[in-house]
Amino acid sequence: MDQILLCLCFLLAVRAVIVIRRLYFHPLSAYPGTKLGIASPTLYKLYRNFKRRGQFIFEIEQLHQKHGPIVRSGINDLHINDPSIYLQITKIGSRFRKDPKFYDRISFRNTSLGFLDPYQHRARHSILVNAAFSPTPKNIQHLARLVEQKVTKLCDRFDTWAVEGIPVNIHKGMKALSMDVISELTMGRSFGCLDHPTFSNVFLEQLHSIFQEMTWMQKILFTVAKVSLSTPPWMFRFVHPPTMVMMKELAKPLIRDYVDSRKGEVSNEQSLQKAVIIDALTSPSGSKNTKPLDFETLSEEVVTLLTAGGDTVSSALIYGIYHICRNEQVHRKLVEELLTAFPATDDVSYQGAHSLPYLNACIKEILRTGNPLPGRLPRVVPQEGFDLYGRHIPGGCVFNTSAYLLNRHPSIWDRPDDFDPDRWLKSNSGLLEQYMASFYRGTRQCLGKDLAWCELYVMLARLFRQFHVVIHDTSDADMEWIDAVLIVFKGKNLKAMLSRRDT
Ligand code: HEM
Repeated sequence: MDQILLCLCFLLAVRAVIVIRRLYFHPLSAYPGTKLGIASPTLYKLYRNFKRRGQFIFEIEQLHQKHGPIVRSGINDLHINDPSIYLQITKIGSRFRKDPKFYDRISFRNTSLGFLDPYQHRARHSILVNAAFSPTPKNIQHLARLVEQKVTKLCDRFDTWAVEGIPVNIHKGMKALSMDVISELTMGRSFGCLDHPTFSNVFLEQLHSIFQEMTWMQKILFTVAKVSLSTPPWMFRFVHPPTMVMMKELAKPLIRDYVDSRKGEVSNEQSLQKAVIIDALTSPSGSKNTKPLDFETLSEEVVTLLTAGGDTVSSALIYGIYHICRNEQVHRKLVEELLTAFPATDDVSYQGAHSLPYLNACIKEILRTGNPLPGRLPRVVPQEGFDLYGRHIPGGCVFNTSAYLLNRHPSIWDRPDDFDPDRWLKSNSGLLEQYMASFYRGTRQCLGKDLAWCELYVMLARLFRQFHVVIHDTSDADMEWIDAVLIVFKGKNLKAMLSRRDT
């Protein structure tokens, strides 16, 4: 008994020394922060995830309000809320890298999102840009045609409900739209969510449950997921169904079908130009520096693109439609602009929409305040360290920044919490753009930025041109969100009553 007691005392003493060292003798100990988070990150994570799911970002916000721009958010982590430091971390040539502790939990390592190594990342990035995400006018036109076709399909379905006077589930409509766009772009055929009676699809449902559960089970779940990679699909269904791995398994037969259907076709430069993303990733001529992807890695990249491209734009659209409708003046100005630019609904096009100043201002404000990826994106300080306000921070520490905070930083944004598109029509608006953190900046900025803009232009222009839109049975409380890496709205789905405009 005495020996057990002695052992316990010894363990407690060791633990106490570790905690004291972390709190008072660590290179970051000068910074104020979450004491429990630093003393015992595991306990703190459990508390956060069970009791305060998706609320960490708001706790960090409060810490910044109390202590200023730098707070300690973990043993080795600082959270930084200073736009000028954000510009330094993300500048071209920056040696800050993604933090594996975080990215290995939310992505597959050998993908555009998950790569840590800049050379591997550059090689994959250039294949994907050439295949589908290049910002050239020709490629944007190609994306626009796809988006216009899907938006027309969605609005035709909305029209049926408008005529019958039935409320429309805007939330589900937007999720279906972005998923059909990105699935068709990635795999050569869409999931058909827009044709489904309730705009659904097994993929969308999985995605939703993944992000519902992402926070509290994150660590365990991804460990299980990794182990499950070597187990047959039927088995990990029992271990834990809603994982990225599950998504990958769902995507595999579709990818396999597509790859098989292309077998025998000669892959040459010409066919590559027309091909979807899978073709580019499996083509031997995709890049000089890379081999065609094996089937597992291909599936992981496809799932990454489906996830990154499916949920983000739709959340921005849902948030945006709600806020435009809630703000009478904004709503009126936008509709006036659209009615002038497009005398008939069928005139709405990407080409016409992207040059409209007020629509542009609305989209920028949606992206600024709506932040589909609101939370921390951790980067590792390079080996040589970093000079933070005159204090040396050793290499290996982690800097976190969050779009939710940067996009509302009072030194840059006047009345930051207001939804005010007019701020983008003032003479200094060009200056503001560099501080927008919604798509991140630098070499690891969003790959699908132009596609996202395209969907936002065409969907908002078409919806508000074709219909009178009145929010139905949805409140501000429904639109509150939690940070589950992507945002998850807390309440009921956004609904609206739509009625046709006269012309
Ligand atoms: C409004 C819509 C969108 C927003 C706000 C958004 C935001 C972001 C942000 C903040 C990042 C950086 C993430 C990080 O550093 O960990 C990112 C990366 C990425 N996004 Fe988006 N995104 C959007 C739409 C899309 C779309 C439509 C796609 C299409 C496939 C996409 C694909 C990606 C990919 C592949 C990455 C990883 C890029 C890399 O690390 O090089 N995103 N996005």
